[in-house]
Amino acid sequence: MNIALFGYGKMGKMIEKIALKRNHDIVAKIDLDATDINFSEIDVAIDFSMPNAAYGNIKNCLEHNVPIISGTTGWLQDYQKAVALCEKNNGAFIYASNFSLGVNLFFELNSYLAKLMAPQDQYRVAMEEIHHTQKLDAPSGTAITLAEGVIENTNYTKWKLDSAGNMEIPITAKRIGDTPGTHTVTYESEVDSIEIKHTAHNREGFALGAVIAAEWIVGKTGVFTMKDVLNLS
Ligand SMILES: NC(=O)C1=CN([C@@H]2O[C@H](COP(=O)(O)OP(=O)(O)OC[C@H]3O[C@@H](n4cnc5c(N)ncnc54)[C@H](OP(=O)(O)O)[C@@H]3O)[C@@H](O)[C@H]2O)C=CC1
Ligand SMILES: O=C(O)C1=N[C@H](C(=O)O)C[C@H](O)C1
Repeated sequence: MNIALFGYGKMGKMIEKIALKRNHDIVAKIDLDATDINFSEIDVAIDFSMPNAAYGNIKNCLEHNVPIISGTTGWLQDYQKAVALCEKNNGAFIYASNFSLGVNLFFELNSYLAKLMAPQDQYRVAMEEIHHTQKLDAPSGTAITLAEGVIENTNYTKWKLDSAGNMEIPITAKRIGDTPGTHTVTYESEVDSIEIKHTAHNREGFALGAVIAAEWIVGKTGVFTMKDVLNLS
């Protein structure tokens, strides 16, 4: 498969390594607003760029009929526009806040736990995410997806960074060293705590998931999620 990488930073480089091992070719590495991209040679594009660049990259690919996988976080105010554009162009598009198998299993566990906790109003939920100091957005996309999983299954209504009001989920974002990504969901009562935690040891899981999603989407049309790719529930 001929893959184009939009964003050739920490993730772009890790994806290149894994894609080459899986016998794919990297035909473009795009780090800025490039104008001379040869879309006709690209089978699928993978975007791990920056919050202010992701939507433009996705739009460019969809308008050139190139399937696009995006893992960039912090651009979700434009997500519905990307969905509409994909449908209009009969294209193919996946966004995931986290492409690792482990975190996608963790999302399922989080939803299941939220369902169990919904009637237990002696517990209050809180979330913490820890990432490296170069991360631009907070809270992480993964923490937002976890909060959405709780909101869908309980009476919580929204999430907030740091402090939160009644029926709001507080998310604490910490930036420490080179941390690849650690997410904790805690339910706390007067007498005990219940905690679930996912710790990424490196970026390989994110990158492998993105390449698997790219392999999966070629030949399909529509807007998909990692649940579709991994065949989860
Ligand atoms: N969904 C997931 O599983 C994961 C998501 N992420 C997300 O992926 C994104 C990238 O992460 P990471 O690789 O660590 O970040 P980096 O900062 O290491 O890399 C981002 C790259 O994007 C480049 N860039 C800037 N503008 C554009 C543009 N217009 N088009 C294409 N590329 C551009 C930057 O180039 P330059 O340096 O020259 O500005 C840089 O090389 C972040 O949003 C992060 O949150 C990260 C890990 C997993
Ligand atoms: O910026 C990162 O590094 C990561 N970003 C994603 C997020 O915002 O959730 C996924 C992962 O945690 C690493």
